[in-house]
Amino acid sequence: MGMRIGHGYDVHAFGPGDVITLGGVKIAYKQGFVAHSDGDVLIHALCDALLGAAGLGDIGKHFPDTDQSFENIDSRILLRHVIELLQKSGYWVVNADCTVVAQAPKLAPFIDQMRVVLAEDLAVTQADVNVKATTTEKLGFVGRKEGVEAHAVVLIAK
Ligand SMILES: Nc1ccn([C@@H]2O[C@H](COP(=O)(O)O)[C@@H](O)[C@H]2O)c(=O)n1
Ligand SMILES: C[C@@]1(CO)OP(=O)(O)OP(=O)(O)OC[C@H]1O
Repeated sequence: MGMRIGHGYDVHAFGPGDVITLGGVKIAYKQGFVAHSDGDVLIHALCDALLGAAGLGDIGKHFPDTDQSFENIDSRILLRHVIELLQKSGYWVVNADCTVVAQAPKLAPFIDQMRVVLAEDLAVTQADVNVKATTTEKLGFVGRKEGVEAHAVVLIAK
């Protein structure tokens, strides 16, 4: 069995709005994300990890932010497309581990919902998708609540 590992990282700044989408879950907040898509930084990191593991480049290569068709797009559509690309290459996802770095809002109440959503799109069980949250103890741009970053590591096999 051929196994490959991939890593993804993304950042989105807070901006106008009253809801953020993370891991496909809509969370009421005093701001939104600045992005061409829905700004789901967690799903973007996951897409990059999956594409990286398969040697297929990155999210910007497959879904350029100059393409109007991706404007305000639900990032779950992008994730499912990435999974289809991997499946065409004979890969399936073994597991994924993700970290959202956010000073606010408090994400713990939403983590289980994110795992349900992501497991569905990745075609794995919830036990195979872990999502963690951490602050930066008020340090840096995350600590100043200017934006959110996400990291993802995935293992794929064929
Ligand atoms: N946006 C966040 C950040 C963190 N959490 C939870 O709080 C725990 C402690 O975070 P520290 O940064 O102080 O280590 C963390 O383990 C998460 O469970 C959160 O819910 N939302
Ligand atoms: C998702 C895409 C495409 O809508 O746009 P953004 O939402 O701006 O996200 P980013 O992670 O900066 O880059 C990938 C993009 O091409």
